[in-house]
Amino acid sequence: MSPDPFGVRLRAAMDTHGPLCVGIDPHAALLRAWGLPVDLSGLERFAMTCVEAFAGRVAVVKPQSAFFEVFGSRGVAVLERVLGDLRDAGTLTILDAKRGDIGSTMEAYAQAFLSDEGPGRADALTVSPFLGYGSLRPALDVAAATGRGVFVLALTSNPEGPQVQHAEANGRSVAAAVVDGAAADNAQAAARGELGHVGLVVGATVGDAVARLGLGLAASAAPLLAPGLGAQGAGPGDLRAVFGDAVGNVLPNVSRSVLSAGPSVQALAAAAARDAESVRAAL
Ligand SMILES: O=c1ccn([C@@H]2O[C@H](COP(=O)(O)O)[C@@H](O)[C@H]2O)c(=O)[nH]1
Repeated sequence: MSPDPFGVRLRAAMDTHGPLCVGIDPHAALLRAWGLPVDLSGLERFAMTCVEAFAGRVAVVKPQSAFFEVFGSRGVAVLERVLGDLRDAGTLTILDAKRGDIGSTMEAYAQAFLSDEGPGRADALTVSPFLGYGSLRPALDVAAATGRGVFVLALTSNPEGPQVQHAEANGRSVAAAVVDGAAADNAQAAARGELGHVGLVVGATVGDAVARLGLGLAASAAPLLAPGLGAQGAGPGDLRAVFGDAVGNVLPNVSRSVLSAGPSVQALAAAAARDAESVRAAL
């Protein structure tokens, strides 16, 4: 039996747990703050504590690949265990690895992270469109076929993003062209009134850029992963102004601000529950 499409599974998880994605970002500073060594054993303890705290309690968990890769192949093995344990618990995952390459190489990334056999498979993968939206086609197609999703960088939360993402070609900003691509791929889901399998990353820190660039976020039916809350300065109160009529499709992400509540499992779970409630109230 084929799985429900990613957008349907994501909407159900957001309705059940509140629209919040919690990151697993094992920064060296957080390992130290938790009293853990900055080595493979510390990484493993940190990551498994997060799994215990968040599995079954939040809509989505987003491991940040970089903090596992920094420990080499054994760090990547910990990441694969995190993804497997969350999958077994029925908690959706977004692997934040921001892959992007020419189409023939993208095919291998799609098999690694979005196929049913992929060792690093997650429910969704972050991807970079700056080799051209069309270069992502293998990932978009494998995701659609396996009931998984992708989140394409559109307006990132960092201050350097506008230099590239606001730039115009043929009277359209780069970000608007990315949104147009997602809207075309999500057209069938949009017609059914569902979220599509092609999400977008739009930072909660981008101010009035969504309105100023005329991005048709609501019409794109794209789930909108919104990093930038907490450590990067945005708050739940910013979401309505940033996202306007697309606010119902927003999945805010918090990483450091929740993780700093550790190492107690109960304190981590309580911090995530508090943030889920604040964003639910704000949206
Ligand atoms: O535009 C983007 C895209 C991705 N991220 C990632 O989200 C988290 C944010 O962590 P905080 O600790 O809540 O700041 C992190 O993994 C980033 O790599 C982003 O911040 N902005």
